[in-house]
Amino acid sequence: MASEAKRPKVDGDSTSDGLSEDPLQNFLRWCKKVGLTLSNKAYLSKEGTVAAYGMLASGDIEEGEVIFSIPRTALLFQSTTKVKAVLEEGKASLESASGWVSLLMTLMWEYTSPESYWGPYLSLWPDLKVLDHPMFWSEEERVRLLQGTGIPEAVDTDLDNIHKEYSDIVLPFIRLHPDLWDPEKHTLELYKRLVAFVMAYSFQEPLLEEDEDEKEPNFPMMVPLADMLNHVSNHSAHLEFTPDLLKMVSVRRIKTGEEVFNTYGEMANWQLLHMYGFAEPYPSNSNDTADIPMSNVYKAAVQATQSKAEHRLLVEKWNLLCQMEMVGETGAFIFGQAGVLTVTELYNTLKVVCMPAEEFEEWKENEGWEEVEEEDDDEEEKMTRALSNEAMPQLAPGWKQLLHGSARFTLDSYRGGLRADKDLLENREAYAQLSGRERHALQVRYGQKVVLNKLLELTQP
Ligand SMILES: C[S@@+](CC[C@H](N)C(=O)[O-])C[C@H]1O[C@@H](n2cnc3c(N)ncnc32)[C@H](O)[C@@H]1O
Repeated sequence: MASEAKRPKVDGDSTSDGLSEDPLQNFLRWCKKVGLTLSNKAYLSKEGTVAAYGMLASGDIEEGEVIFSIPRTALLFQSTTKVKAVLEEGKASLESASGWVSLLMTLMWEYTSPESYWGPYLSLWPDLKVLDHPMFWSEEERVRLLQGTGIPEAVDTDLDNIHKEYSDIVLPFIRLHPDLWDPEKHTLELYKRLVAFVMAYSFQEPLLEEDEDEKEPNFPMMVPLADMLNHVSNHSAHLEFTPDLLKMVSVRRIKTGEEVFNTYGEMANWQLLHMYGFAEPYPSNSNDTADIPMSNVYKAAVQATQSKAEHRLLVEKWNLLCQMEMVGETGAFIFGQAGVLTVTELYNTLKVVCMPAEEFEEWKENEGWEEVEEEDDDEEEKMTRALSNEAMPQLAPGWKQLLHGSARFTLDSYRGGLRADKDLLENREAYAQLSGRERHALQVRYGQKVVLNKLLELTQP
């Protein structure tokens, strides 16, 4: 697993030996000092967990119990670091599309500074060199193992943004402050590693409903202890934010000896692999999805046209859907285990693409896009029901044909590279011979194939 190497070996029990050179004990002492409180029914361990450090229950934990709490003063981000004044002063020049630069400058300084207040916390971090997100795989491996999953494209975008952010924002800022940062030490490579680390270890405070309109940027931050918990979709705890502190609260009963699992969000396996470097083994991820690129729906629609006039009409319809931002060049329709998740987009796309020419003319004249925007809850519910797996076989033949063709195009794009079939997944010997990367890729691809094959079956002409 990504976080295995370089961490010193420690016994499972956090109260075992108390040696001052033991990073876990140092960290736990630091936690006490900064006001972090941990229930005596839970402890950190590397044994009995799914990946490196994790938290285990040493007593039965009831639903709704606070397992630990962290005062806001112990969070690490741009407003709590020693270099906060410099970051505050240069705030405008550190703005970026990702909104992550200030936190990354904070981490570059704290991570390489022997005097960091967060030292005992930082010493528990994994060696950044062993992070194994797909962004560190070779391009050839990404294409061979992950083609069709959406990950290679997401990684290409990340790498472009990281390079640009580093050269346009970070490096000029470093050069302005040679007393704090050094381009020889705070390199692009370190920056990239820290981006991957922030992806996998940071937290973002959920916006309150009343703040949603204010467009206040919502920055990631580092939350000691909370970031030691592993994730599964069937999680047993979650992080709650209050004005003074953050609390890890159990969401169901956790029995003695069980690992306490946090949730990183409702994450499909491809998102887990992209952001965290792992995937849940099939079929345990109830949040798993498969994406059908919108361009594949267009391709399937083109394939179904039977004359030049039909093709021209389709182009006009698609352009209009693009203008309405119902579809986009890089967008995707998302399918979960019970049906489509991007209901409004898919419903309206199928409706418009399959409309006869006269109806389309009328729809345009009635400014169909306004109609779409004004859709009420009832309508939304109707669409959701119409596109659920149960209703799929009853769809109009044109809609079914379009969905069928789109799923087929998507499955075709998976060809080549790693086999993603049940035999490989269930054959212990063959599975054991795969590398960690191949296993993760297999879990992602197989889960997606199941969803797409189901869609093919349900839309069988
Ligand atoms: C927030 S950290 C959790 C602490 C981590 N186990 C450690 O020791 O540093 C997130 C990382 O833990 C690992 N992880 C979390 N949940 C996992 C799971 N269910 N299976 C495998 N690895 C997992 C992944 O490497 C992920 O990037």
